[in-house]
Amino acid sequence: MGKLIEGRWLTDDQLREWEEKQYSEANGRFVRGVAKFRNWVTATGEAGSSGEAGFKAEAGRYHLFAALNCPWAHRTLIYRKVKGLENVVGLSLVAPLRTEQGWVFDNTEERFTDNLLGLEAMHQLYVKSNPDFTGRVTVPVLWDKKTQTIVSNESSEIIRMFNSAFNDITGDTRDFYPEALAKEIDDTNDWIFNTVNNGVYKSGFARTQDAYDEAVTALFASLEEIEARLGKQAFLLGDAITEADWRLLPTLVRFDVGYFTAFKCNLKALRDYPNISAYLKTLVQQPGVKDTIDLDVYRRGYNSKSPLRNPHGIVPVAPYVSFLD
Ligand SMILES: N[C@@H](CCC(=O)N[C@@H](CS)C(=O)NCC(=O)O)C(=O)O
Repeated sequence: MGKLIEGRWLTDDQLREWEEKQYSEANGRFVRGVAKFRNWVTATGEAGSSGEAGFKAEAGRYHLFAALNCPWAHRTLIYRKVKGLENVVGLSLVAPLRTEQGWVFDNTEERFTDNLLGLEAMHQLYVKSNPDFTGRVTVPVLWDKKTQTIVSNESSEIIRMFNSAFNDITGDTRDFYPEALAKEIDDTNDWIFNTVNNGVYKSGFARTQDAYDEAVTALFASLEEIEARLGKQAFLLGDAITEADWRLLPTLVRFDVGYFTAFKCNLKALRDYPNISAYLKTLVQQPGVKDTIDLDVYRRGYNSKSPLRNPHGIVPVAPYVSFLD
């Protein structure tokens, strides 16, 4: 994967010692880092709940950098569709496999080219924004063309911006984070993030049996809870789609083709849960959402060659999933 250290790209080999120390300090648990660019685009250009002011919502000013396989980036791709932002916020997609240079535009397909800045790798964008940047080079990134800086590299905040900041421009006032449900959405997001969205990674990246057991047990306990909840109501928080549903979708669509095999999340397949399966189908059928899903990319991506998890790079067959029918 590699990482930027004071603006210089270091490959995995150069980082190995640093990474082993992190794992050993956490007793073999996978610990996710925290995003570093935390500004907010707002309707008026005032500062949001963190970061600097000056990022006013304007058509054509912002550009999203994303990867099709990344579940966090997937949230932002969904919001760009369901909030009618396709003609307002531009998009560049990196190739869906990380290389020694991290995320790159490899031009293997027309869609994996950066037509905005002609970048070869995402780390170039981070250095453009901050020449001394130290940290992980992650997607998604929301880029400001006007100031040539990264507004945010935190998906949970980018989707909140997309939910409301551009409403005057698009005329789309659908609200997936209504004030009255904010607390409930935040609480739901918390346990779903910890045990499901990130739970699959905690299972797949665990380096001790205990760390894996702990993560996989919590993951399936949450899926059972979600299954029961969806037996009583259409969506996680009642009869309308909220942010909590959009945040769960990326993990669900990757489950049977990726996490089940590659991350050993295999107590049950997602298709063994009838309520979750029906719910997923409803979400996927919302206008535009299907276009953000690429099962083949997930299957090849999660099961790609990895010295630790899949040394021979054998990709399992595609299981049948019904939510795209
Ligand atoms: N906090 C970030 C996390 C994003 C993230 O971890 N993205 C992964 C891809 S799924 C990434 O780019 N990883 C690169 C790396 O860790 O070096 C968000 O939710 O936006």
